[in-house]
Amino acid sequence: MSISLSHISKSYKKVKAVQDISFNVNPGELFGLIGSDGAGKTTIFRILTTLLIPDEGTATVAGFDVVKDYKAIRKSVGYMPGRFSLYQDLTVEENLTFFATIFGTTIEENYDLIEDIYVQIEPFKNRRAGKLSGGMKQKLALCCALIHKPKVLFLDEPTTGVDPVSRKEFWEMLKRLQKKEITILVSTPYMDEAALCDRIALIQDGKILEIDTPEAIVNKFPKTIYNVGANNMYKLIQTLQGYEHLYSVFPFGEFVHYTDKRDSFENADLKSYLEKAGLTDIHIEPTLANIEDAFMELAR
Ligand SMILES: Nc1ncnc2c1ncn2[C@@H]1O[C@H](COP(=O)(O)OP(=O)(O)OP(=O)(O)O)[C@@H](O)[C@H]1O
Repeated sequence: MSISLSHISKSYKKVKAVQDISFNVNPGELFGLIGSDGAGKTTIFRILTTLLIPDEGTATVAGFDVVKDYKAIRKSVGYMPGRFSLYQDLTVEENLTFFATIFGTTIEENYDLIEDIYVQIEPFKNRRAGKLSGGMKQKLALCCALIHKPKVLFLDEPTTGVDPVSRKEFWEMLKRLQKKEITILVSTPYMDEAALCDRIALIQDGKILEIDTPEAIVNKFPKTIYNVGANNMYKLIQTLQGYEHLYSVFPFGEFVHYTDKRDSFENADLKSYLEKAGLTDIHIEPTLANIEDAFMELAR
C-alpha cells in the first residue's frame, strides 16, 4: 500500500476537521479526495505529509509511519500545497534550483521526470514566480514537487483558480506521471475532475461519504434523473420545489436535474404542473447521473 489511513481524526479546538477517516491508496494509483471548502482535505494532506500530528488513528506513506518516520516520509514524498508553495520573488529557475538543493539533488539529475512540464515554462525561466499566470505557477509548483523524484505525490487543489485549458493540460500531465510509477493523491472541489481519477473518496464535514471508482459511484445512484428545462430557470426551480412528488432538484448547466419520489414517473403530469404555473418551452428527458448527482445524494 502506498498510502494507508486508519481511523484518523483531527480537531482544531472545537472544530472537528476530520473524523475517523480510513482509506488506502494502491501503488501507482491516481486517487482523488473530492469535497468542497472546509471538507477536511488540507488537514488530511498535512497529516500525510507529516506537517500535522493526528489526534487519533495511524497512517503510513510509502511504508513509513507519519509520526515515527516523519524524516523518511519527507524524503519520499512531493507536496504541492494549495497556496504559497513558490517563492514569489525568486525566478522560475531559482525556485526549481532551490527545491532541488534542499532535497540534495540537481535539476539535471531528475530532468527526465519534469521535462514534459518544464519545457512549457522554460521560456520564462528568468521571470519571477509572482509574475506568472495561474497555469504557469501551477506547472512550476508541480516541477518543484517532483524534482527529487518522489514515490508519492500529494497535490492539494492543484487546479483551483486555473483556467479550463490549463486544467485539462494539468490532468493530462498527471496521467503521464502515473505511468512513471508515482502514486498520486489529489484533491479537488471540481466534480468533473473526479471522473479522471482511478478511485475517489467523497468527503464532507470531515467524514468520508463513499470510496470507489467514479463509475461505480455513479452506477450506485438509486434514481432516474431527468433533465428539465423551461423558459425561466429561477421560476422553474421554485415551481419544482413546490411539487408534491419532488425528491430532489439541482441546477445543472442549462437544465435542472430532477428526481421524483414515485417509481412510476409520468412526464405528462410534471409537464402539465409546470404549464399551470405559467412556464413555457418545457423540456423533460431522462439523463445519466454524474458524480455531482451522486455527491448530492450521499450528502442529503
Ligand atoms: N488552523 C486551523 N484552526 C482552526 N480551524 C481550522 C484550521 N485549519 C482548518 N480549520 C477548519 O477545519 C475544517 C477543515 O479544514 P481543511 O482546510 O482541512 O478543509 P479543506 O477541505 O482543505 O478546505 P479548504 O479548501 O477550504 O482548505 C474547516 O472547518 C476549517 O475551517
